[in-house]
Amino acid sequence: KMIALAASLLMMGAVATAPAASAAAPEFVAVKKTQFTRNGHPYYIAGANFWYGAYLGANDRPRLLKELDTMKAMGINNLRVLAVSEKTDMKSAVRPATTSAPGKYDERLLAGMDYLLAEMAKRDMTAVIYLNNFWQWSGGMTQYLNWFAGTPALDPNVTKDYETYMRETARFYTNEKAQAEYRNVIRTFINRKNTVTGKPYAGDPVIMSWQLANEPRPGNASSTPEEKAVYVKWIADTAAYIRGLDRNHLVSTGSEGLAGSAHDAELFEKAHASKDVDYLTYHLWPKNWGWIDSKRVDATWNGALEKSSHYLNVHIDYAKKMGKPIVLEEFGMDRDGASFDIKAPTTVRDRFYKVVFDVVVGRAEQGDPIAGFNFWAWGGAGRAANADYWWKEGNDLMGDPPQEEQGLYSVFDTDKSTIALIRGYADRLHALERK
Ligand SMILES: O=C1NC[C@H](CO)[C@@H](O)[C@@H]1O
Repeated sequence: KMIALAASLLMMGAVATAPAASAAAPEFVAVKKTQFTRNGHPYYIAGANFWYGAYLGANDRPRLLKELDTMKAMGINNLRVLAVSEKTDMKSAVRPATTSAPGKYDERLLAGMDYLLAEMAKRDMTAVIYLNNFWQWSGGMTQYLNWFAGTPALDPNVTKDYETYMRETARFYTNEKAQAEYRNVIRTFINRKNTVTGKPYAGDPVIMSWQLANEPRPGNASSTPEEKAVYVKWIADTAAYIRGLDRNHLVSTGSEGLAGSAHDAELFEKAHASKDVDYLTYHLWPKNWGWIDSKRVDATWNGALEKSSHYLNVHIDYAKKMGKPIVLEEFGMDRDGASFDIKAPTTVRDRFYKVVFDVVVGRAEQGDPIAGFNFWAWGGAGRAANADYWWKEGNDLMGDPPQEEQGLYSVFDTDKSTIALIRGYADRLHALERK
């Protein structure tokens, strides 16, 4: 009888629906049309790349707290961090690694992520966590193939052959044993309970998005239609797998945009069409892509500016067409004269950052689907230890991973002009959240 009565009350609409989430507990970042929302407001990303955040959470907590406070003071509200690294023989990879062998995870480094997330939550920051790496500096997909296909982990810093590296690394997507271990890592993270806060990761709003990998590519620039189809399927299957484990958090790919999609716009759109991919990502690297020569800025700046402006805008137009938000989650420029020296000026970097921010923040203010940025990358108090600027185990970690000179793209805590630039534009994005 009670059931019948309840049903009739429900039918009559007399029963109140569940109360809205309380304002006190932060809500999960969600997507509403082409915007992020959080706590009932639009949400914008004024973010940093901080790949080594969990490493500091395990090995240098005093420095971590200082870095988080400095970034918070700059208006940074989001950090893009590496989840795991894989043990490898490759010289240019970070050590120690989280995964020493398939299924063997270093609990201390996993607890480093717990601490990082706990401290980020205290500062009302959110995390984008990437679960693998197309590149070699954390072991990544090439190391999975070394484990399961027996092929050598190819370090492009040694082979100097990126085309072969990219074509071979894309075999990861179809190697069943590698995919099984990758899903073990995904499940280990998503089902983990934070040992600092006691919160299950899957129920913690400090996490904004699970990201399939850092810069996953379909292969190299001459990827075949078959390789492109494999890539699209891997994204859709993995995103669906994550969604099946965790319906609270967003899912993203970590794509660079066209540069990471064999310059094939149709591929970029297909790769992000899955209903389980909640927003688009893109990255902008004028120096890496040969658009600017840092030793001949006068001769190459205009060409780089033209290409960068187009790249910045065309991806926002793709997002508009696809009806999903997009985040520029990586961009960077080296120090003047291609110097790695922390004392070198950052005139060109600051000029480039301003170009990026004027497009990203300007179009966000116009209501376009660009949801913000993460600059690459926060170096903070980290300092290069060696005269040749290469990283060795035990040296400070900083924005530049071990495959690059320590000081290449890092923004240090002494880079006052760049920090001021970031803070000014972060404030403009946060002003949009109050609407
Ligand atoms: O994800 C990345 N994108 C570009 C960075 C700087 O070259 C690089 O360090 C990293 O692999």
